Amino acid sequence: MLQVESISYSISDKQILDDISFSVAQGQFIGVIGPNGSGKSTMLKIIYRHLKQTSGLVTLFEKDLLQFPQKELAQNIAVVSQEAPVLFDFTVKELVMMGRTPYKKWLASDKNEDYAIVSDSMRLANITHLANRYFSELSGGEKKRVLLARALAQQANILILDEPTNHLDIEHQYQLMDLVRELPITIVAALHDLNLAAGYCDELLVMKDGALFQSGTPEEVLTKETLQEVFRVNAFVSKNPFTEKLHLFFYTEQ
Ligand SMILES: Nc1ncnc2c1ncn2[C@@H]1O[C@H](COP(=O)(O)OP(=O)(O)OP(=O)(O)O)[C@@H](O)[C@H]1O
Repeated sequence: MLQVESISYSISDKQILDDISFSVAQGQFIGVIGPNGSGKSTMLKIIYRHLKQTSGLVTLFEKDLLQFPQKELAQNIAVVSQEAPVLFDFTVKELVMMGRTPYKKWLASDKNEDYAIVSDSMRLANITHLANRYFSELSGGEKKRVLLARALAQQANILILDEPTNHLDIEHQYQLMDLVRELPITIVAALHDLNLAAGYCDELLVMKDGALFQSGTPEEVLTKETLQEVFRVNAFVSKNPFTEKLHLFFYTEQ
C-alpha cells in the first residue's frame, strides 16, 4: 500500500537521506531502527508529508503522496511525532476531537459518532480520566498518550509513530505496543528500544548514515554482526522465555 522509491533528502547541500526504497504491505507493523542522527525522523516526516523529498517518489495506494489533498491525506495517515504541539488552551477531550477534523465539513458541529469515537480512543489510550485536564498541564507520558488518542480518533489507514514509547513508563510502553499491534491498520514506528522492536514488529528497517542499511524480520536483521556495525555495541542474541520472541543482551568490553 505504501511504496517508497529512491527517496533522497538534502538541506543546504547536506545529504540527510540517500536513495531509500522499501514497501509496506497493508496491516504490517514496520519498525524503523538506527542510531541517533541516522535519518529515521526525517524519513518518517517525508512519509507523513511534513517534509518533501529532494528526489524520489512516495506512493500510497499507487498514488503520488504529493497529489493527496490535505483532508484525504489526514484520512489516510495519522502521526504521533516526537514534538508535542504547543496547545495551551485545549482540554484533552477537545484535542482528541481534533482527530475528527478530516471527516468534518467546514464549521460543522461534532456528531454523536464523533463523540463515540473520541471516547473510544481515549479509553484505548488509557486517558479517559484526563478528559477535562488541560494538555499543557500534563506530564510528558500523559501528553504522549493524548496524542496517540488523537491519532486513533483520526481512524487512518496508516499510523506513523516517532519514538512512541519515549517518556512512557514500562507499563505504558507495553500497553502502547500491545494496543497498536492489535489495531487493524498499518504501523510504521521509529523505535530506539530494540527489544520492543524485536517483540512487536513484523519487519525492521535499519538506518545508518541516512541510508537503508538492511531490512527484514527481526531475526534476520538483529544479528550480532549488524548490531556491532550499525550500533557499535556487543550483543548476545537470545530468546525471551515468556514470549519466545528474540531478546538482546548488550554489553561492553570494559
Ligand atoms: N533541519 C535540519 N537542518 C540540518 N540538519 C538536519 C535537519 N534536520 C535533521 N538534520 C540532520 O539530519 C540527520 C538525521 O536526523 P534525524 O532527526 O532524521 O535522525 P534520527 O535518526 O531520527 O535521530 P534520533 O534517533 O536522534 O531522533 C541528523 O544528522 C540531523 O542533524
